[in-house]
Amino acid sequence: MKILVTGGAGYIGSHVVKALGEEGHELLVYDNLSTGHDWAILYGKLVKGELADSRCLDEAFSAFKPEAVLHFAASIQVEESVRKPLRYYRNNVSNSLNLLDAMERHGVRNLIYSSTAAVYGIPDRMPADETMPLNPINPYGTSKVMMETVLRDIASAGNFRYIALRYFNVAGADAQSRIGQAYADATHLITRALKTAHGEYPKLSVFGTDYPTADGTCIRDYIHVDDLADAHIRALNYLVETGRTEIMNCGYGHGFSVKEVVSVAKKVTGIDFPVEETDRRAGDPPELIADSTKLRRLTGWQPRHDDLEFIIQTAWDWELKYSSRLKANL
Ligand SMILES: NC(=O)c1ccc[n+]([C@@H]2O[C@H](COP(=O)([O-])OP(=O)(O)OC[C@H]3O[C@@H](n4cnc5c(N)ncnc54)[C@H](O)[C@@H]3O)[C@@H](O)[C@H]2O)c1
Ligand SMILES: O=c1ccn([C@@H]2O[C@H](COP(=O)(O)OP(=O)(O)O[C@H]3O[C@H](CO)[C@@H](O)[C@H](O)[C@H]3O)[C@@H](O)[C@H]2O)c(=O)[nH]1
Repeated sequence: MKILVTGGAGYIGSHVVKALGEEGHELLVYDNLSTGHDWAILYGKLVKGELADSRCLDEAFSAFKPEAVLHFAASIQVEESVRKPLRYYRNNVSNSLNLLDAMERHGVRNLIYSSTAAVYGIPDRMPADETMPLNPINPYGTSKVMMETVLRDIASAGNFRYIALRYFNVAGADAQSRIGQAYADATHLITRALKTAHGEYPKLSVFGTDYPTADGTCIRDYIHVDDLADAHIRALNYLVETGRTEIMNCGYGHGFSVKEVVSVAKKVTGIDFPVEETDRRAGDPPELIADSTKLRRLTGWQPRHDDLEFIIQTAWDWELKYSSRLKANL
């Protein structure tokens, strides 16, 4: 298929581009490189473009004529969204509407949308399944609920179908260390812990030790980015074969606390890096664990890397390779 991938130069998008490329699809990445990198695109071509720029979108759609769109481009940090909500509504809602307008103008009716566990807020039951109420507790999660609502309504109006994948916490890197998380300032727990082990930060903060969990720290369901990429391939096949709109959780169904992640990171790296316990970070729910029965049942998805040590090992291998590459370029 000819597939346009917004945000394909970013962390998750680049791993999905890798998986789609390996399957032989023809790819066009549309990315403004605000947090992504051109070197991360292992297959297909890049248009360096901004979602807010309808003319640039039109040119890309006219020239490439995609049959489907995978939409990763967004602003993604929970805590930043609490401080800068407008930025999140602008990029995740307004700019996504621009993309949907372009899809409509060019008659493209298949979409895979990157949603998130943050739509659930603080679920009253765990693991969370797709039928649970959406009560986001931060603007990032709200922006994704808003887009899910828009998608529901345009699919109901006809001639458009989509699959919204609600990712839980995505982690790890390409097994060959060609791509991985590469931000100027890391905020995700695993990357931040590994960069601390590597000496890039003096210590790792554990945000909150008074949550209602066994050790008082937040619990998340960490899914390896290549398992998530496989979920996209399967979801796209499902969408094209059945034409059915669906929403599916992506996670393993069990979680680890911040303290557990820190301890595995110390084991994998062999470095006893400094850790300090601090106040809670704004916008964090205590626990998020996926019920991904639906994804497994409808698409046949089976995780291959459900092992926190393996996830952190691939992230560590990537971290070492990426930082030495950065040093070599200096
Ligand atoms: N990382 C996670 O744990 C996680 C969890 C749940 C959902 N998600 C969702 O997955 C998607 C991808 O996240 P990621 O972790 O790969 O983030 P990322 O920042 O690495 O990737 C986002 C990409 O989109 C591009 N981009 C951003 N705004 C753009 C714009 N206006 N125009 C063009 N390009 C733009 C960036 O340059 C980047 O390449 C996002 O929609 C995010 O909300 C991520
Ligand atoms: O230096 C740090 C960084 C994080 N944490 C904690 O670790 C947990 C995980 O945080 P992080 O890795 O930043 O991920 P989340 O805030 O859970 O958000 C991620 O996972 C969500 C889905 O659950 C996605 O929607 C978001 O885009 C993605 O950033 C949270 O309890 C944080 O408070 C720390 O204690 N110290």
